[in-house]
Amino acid sequence: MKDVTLVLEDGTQFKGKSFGYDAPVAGEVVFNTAMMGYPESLTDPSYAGQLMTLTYPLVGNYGVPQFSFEKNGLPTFMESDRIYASAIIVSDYSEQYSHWNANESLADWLKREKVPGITGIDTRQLTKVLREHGVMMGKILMDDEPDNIPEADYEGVNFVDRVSCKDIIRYNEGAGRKVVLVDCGVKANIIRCLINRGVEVIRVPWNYDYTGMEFDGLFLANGPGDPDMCGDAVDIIRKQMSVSRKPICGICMGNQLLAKAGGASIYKLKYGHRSHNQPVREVGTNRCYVTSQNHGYAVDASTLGKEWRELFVNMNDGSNEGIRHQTNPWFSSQFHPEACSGPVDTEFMFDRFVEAL
Ligand SMILES: NC(=O)CC[C@H](N)C(=O)O
Repeated sequence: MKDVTLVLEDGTQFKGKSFGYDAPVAGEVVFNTAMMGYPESLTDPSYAGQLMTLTYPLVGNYGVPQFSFEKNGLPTFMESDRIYASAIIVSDYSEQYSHWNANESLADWLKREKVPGITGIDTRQLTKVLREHGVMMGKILMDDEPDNIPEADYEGVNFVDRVSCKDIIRYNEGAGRKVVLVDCGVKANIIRCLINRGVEVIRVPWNYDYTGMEFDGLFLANGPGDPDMCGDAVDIIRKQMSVSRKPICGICMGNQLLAKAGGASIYKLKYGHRSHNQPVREVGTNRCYVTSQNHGYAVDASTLGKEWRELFVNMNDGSNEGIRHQTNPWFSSQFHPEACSGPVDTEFMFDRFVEAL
């Protein structure tokens, strides 16, 4: 294991060891406080451009499942076709692994996909630094290659364009009601949740103009980076809302794009929400849900258009967790009702959408 140094934008340094692919890398350093789910998180396209820190100390002990694909092209156990996070930062990588579904070690997978992974980092201390300062850019440097300094940007980069599909992909063809799914970097479980409810899914690129297509409902997926980079998608949603009352549902980036189409603005959270236990209350009720989340930006609820209302709020910091239109069946969540990984308490969001079709 080679010696590495993690250097944050403010100069803070952490010494560690490389257990994945041996290469320097730069990106936005974020932290996730979930206790498991590294295969799903690493393959979640919303982590593109980010160095993912896990606060739970023991990582790797249940290995990695097989990277196989279903007949419809969706991965059986992962959330996309490859690792999208730029690196993983852990405290105590476990070389030993054991799980009924394990196929290889996390280290072997990272090496095969050429993704750095570092261990021996006090990830809880690192998280305290990020909570105090806010998320920062950072670099993982190989100590034996002092002149090999990687460069990367995060803000101002259109990551959605990099990860979205380039052509239309259809699932469950002929199933009946048709849902257009705007792929900003969609997690496979969103597609699985729709397919399981018996609808046909037409997955389109993030900037595709679907308004002339024949369909019954619109679904806006999750995706990486700054939603303000996705002006084309917002214009098309606005166009769709001006011609039809068809149901619209969004998740995470989808919540942000729907809010923008409704006139709201977005801001960057100090250190984001990335975990399996974000408490969310449904507005107008005392009902709370435990939710899975992965986002760095949020909707400024005070800027919502007059026809829009908050649907969910975060019980930790009061930030927006979803919106709804007052009269049309248009609603979205900032959290991930498809979970994967995380609690499945809010899967009813898919039921509400499919019932509205
Ligand atoms: N998972 C997502 O869709 C994330 C949305 C957006 N990239 C954010 O960080 O807020």
